[in-house]
Amino acid sequence: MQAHDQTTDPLARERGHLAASRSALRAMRADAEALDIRDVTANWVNAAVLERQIGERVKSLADLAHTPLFFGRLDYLHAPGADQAEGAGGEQFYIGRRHVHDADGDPMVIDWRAPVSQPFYRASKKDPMDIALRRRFGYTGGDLTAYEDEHLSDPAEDERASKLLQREIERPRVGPMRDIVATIQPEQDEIVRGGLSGSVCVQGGPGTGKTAVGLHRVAYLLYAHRERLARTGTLVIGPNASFLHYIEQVLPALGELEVKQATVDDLVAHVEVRGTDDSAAALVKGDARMARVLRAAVRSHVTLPAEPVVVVRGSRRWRIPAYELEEIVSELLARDIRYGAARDALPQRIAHAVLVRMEQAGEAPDDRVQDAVARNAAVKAAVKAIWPPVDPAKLVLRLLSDAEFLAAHAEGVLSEDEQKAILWTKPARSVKSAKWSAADAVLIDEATDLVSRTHSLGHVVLDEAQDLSPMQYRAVGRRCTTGSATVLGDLAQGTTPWATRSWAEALGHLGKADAVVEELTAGFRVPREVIAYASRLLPDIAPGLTEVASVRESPGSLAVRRATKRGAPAPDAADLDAACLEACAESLRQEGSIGLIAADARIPALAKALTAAGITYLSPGEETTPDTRLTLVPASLAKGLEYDYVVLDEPAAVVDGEPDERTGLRRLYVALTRAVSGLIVVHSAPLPPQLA
Ligand SMILES: Nc1ncnc2c1ncn2[C@@H]1O[C@H](COP(=O)(O)OP(=O)(O)OP(=O)(O)O)[C@@H](O)[C@H]1O
Repeated sequence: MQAHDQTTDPLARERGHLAASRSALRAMRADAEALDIRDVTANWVNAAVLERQIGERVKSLADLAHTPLFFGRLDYLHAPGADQAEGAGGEQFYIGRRHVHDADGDPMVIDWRAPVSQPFYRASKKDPMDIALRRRFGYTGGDLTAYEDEHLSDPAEDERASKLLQREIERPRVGPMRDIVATIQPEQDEIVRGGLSGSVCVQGGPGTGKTAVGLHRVAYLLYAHRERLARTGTLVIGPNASFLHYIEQVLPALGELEVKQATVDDLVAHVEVRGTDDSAAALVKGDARMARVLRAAVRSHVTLPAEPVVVVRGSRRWRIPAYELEEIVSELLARDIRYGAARDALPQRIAHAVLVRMEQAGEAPDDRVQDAVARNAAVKAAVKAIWPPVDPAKLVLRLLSDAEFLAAHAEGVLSEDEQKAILWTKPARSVKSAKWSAADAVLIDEATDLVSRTHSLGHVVLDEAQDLSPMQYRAVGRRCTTGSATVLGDLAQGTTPWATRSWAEALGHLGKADAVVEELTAGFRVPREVIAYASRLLPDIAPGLTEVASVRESPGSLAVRRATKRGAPAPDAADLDAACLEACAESLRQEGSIGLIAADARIPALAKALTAAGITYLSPGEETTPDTRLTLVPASLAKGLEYDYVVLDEPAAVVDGEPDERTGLRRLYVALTRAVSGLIVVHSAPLPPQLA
């Protein structure tokens, strides 16, 4: 390798800074590892907590060989104010994934989330934000090999597209999703750095970076509000386990190890789900009106008292007449607190009424007497009769099994047909033996919350939100009542019968009607030709939505092939399989991951064909390796995922796999928009007219 002169060659100087930063990071790690906690901790609990914290700090200080320590540099015209710099004096800053300082505590790398880093993402020629120079670094493997400068405050320099940015976007995808911290775009950054107090909803077409933005937003919020969120917690919600697996590396790569991830089904797993609903039943069960039915059913357990309560203490009897008990109960009902909280409050209310009588009789009872009265057997018995405990699962079981009970609470809320649709044909005998569906579990969750308040987190990110039912939105909403939410979705990709029609409505169900709706329209995944082809479906699946403007040219990225033997009038199934295999083999000659996407019903046949041809393949969520780069993807699991090359099998079958045409076309739209570099569509049946 040619020796670089550290003083005159800028690249050599930057490499010098990289080497120095790395050794500073090593020193920080060594310091953390060497911390002796024996003297500072008073007991073993403190020691265990501290040890865990130190362990995490050591982990977060790991120098990952393939993630560059810094990716940018900002030279300010003037030293930024103290509020901006957060202790980082000076005018030149290296921007990276984490903060690194030298032995004197002077910063060598600034965290990308610090205020002083913000111009790296937002500054432009139009608004240079006091930046003289923005430098982006290019890496090959772990080596710093290139840089690119923008003199933002120099009027003579033209604005031009960044080649490094282009290169980053076009890098082949292998393995799980990675962070985009070096190339967050200004409109994305505005969402990432939005305040913690407000909720935001992002509508964006395929590949506009919604998932990436949501994950970086969590990382940002954890940085800016570390203490508060450490206490209250953060959660990322995704559509299924394979999707969560695909995104699970991003936050750890950004140094955030504590964020929980779950599907909506995980959140409401009060019972074992073993059953399914037909779509008529699922539609009603997911409708927000079910919340009213459940509320009425829960509250119906309260019986207004007909008998007085008589408390005997020593030689005296204290009598609270029925009408006074009724006043107490009515007041509790009107206060609209949780059923369980009111039940807990009732004994004290009755005891209070007894105490008032004692005082009127000249006694001077204190709090202990009130507590004792509240625990008195007569009071307990009255509470049990008036306000009995409610088991949420048993309540839902009864609603779905007992037509009369359902009718009593759904009267005027659900039509007779709707009630019939959700009643079980074979009533279940117990919570354990019932064949609960996913929608039932959500109902139980709603009932659980009516009985006692659900714990609220500090921030929730909800991805692929467009597929949630109103009742599911409510379930997510009660997990952030005192926190905020980031809702990500695309109305055109909604494939459930209850898919979101408008964000305003969905945000209402979530309890975040005041959330700001933002739109992302620049596409970072799908090449221009491919997105244009897929967008032909938009007028039918989501009229009025803006077509994604791809930043990726990739000419020749789309091929549409009819599977047919030369000379044969019409192709058969074997031809289709053969054409798919050929397209897969062709894609495998390229670098990167390959997804063979097909209607769910076609998966077994294709699996067999792949095996017969000796091509190994993975299921969604399994990590690609250099040896096995092909994933066989059922269309129903394709959402949110991406592959460098996609082979799409028989579009007509994808459409036919859904109960109605619009949902079918939406499923097809999802499948058509998974490719980063190339898409080959293979068909034997005629294509949907929009694509023909
Ligand atoms: N600013 C960026 N710089 C580099 N890559 C980006 C940027 N924004 C997004 N990407 C990349 O584009 C791809 C698509 O991003 P992402 O999956 O977040 O999109 P999405 O809007 O959630 O898509 P979908 O609607 O299909 O789920 C990912 O590979 C992501 O890393």
